Amino acid sequence: MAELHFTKGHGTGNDFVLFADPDGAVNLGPDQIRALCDRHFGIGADGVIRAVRSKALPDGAAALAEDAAAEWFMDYHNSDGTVSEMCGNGIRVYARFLLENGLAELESGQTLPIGTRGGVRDVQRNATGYQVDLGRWSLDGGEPLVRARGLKVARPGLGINVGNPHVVVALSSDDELDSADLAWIPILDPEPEAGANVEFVVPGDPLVKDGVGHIRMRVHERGSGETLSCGTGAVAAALATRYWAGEGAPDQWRVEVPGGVLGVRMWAAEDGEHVSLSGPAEFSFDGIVAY
Ligand SMILES: N[C@@H](CCC[C@H](N)C(=O)O)C(=O)O
Repeated sequence: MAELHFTKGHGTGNDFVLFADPDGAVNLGPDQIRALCDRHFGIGADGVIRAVRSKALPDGAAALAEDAAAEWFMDYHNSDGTVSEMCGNGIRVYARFLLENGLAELESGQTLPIGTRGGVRDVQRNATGYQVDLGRWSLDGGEPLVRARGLKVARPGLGINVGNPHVVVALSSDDELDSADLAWIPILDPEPEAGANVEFVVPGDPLVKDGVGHIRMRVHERGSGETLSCGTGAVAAALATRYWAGEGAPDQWRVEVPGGVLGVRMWAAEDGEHVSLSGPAEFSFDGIVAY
């Protein structure tokens, strides 16, 4: 058995096992990922992030073609062993991991480009911790009907892609949000081929305060189940709520999740509207585990 030196980190309670494998020598299979993420028999996490050089893996070639400065690739795995294109909390924690391990540098005001399966994403430091530009987004995935255990009626969702797929569902009250049992996979009709992360959202009262939109959100993540937070989910929830609110809705949002608060901002870039996510990136402990 070999040893894996890891760091346990989280962004608003969305937790990850991170390890450095610069040359792509440690290829963990789904069973090993599940074992690391197991909260009873393993370290326990919502996902595993391998820090690997883009040039060391096939998926990294597209990242380097997009931006030659994307030296590092975020090889993200959900706790069930599947891979995802993107992780909004994960990439912020990953950036800090690279910086604090001396694998990358980030001067104040500069950006760190990171390769992902969803494209290259730029990370910056800001007042709340780390911010990532998730690039362009799209209304993608239609409006499937969503049923969740604990909710009396099925509701229409809104499909949004922010690098990975989401379906956002509006609920009417905090009580309704709290009564949803998200340990069970919500049923989508029709079911998206690649699955989806499903966010349930309640508007703040008032929805907009001092020009900032306020929402509360819970999530069932594809491949990880209910988590305390999902960064791309918070972004999708803010985008969906702005879409539903119509003209005049703000471009800045505060998203309250069970594990804390995330910030979302939409802004006009040369190639279309971009959306960014900001919030804390924390480390809990380091360790060594056999695999
Ligand atoms: N927690 C993440 C999203 C992780 C991937 C997701 N479960 C998927 O399969 O797309 C986030 O913070 O965005």
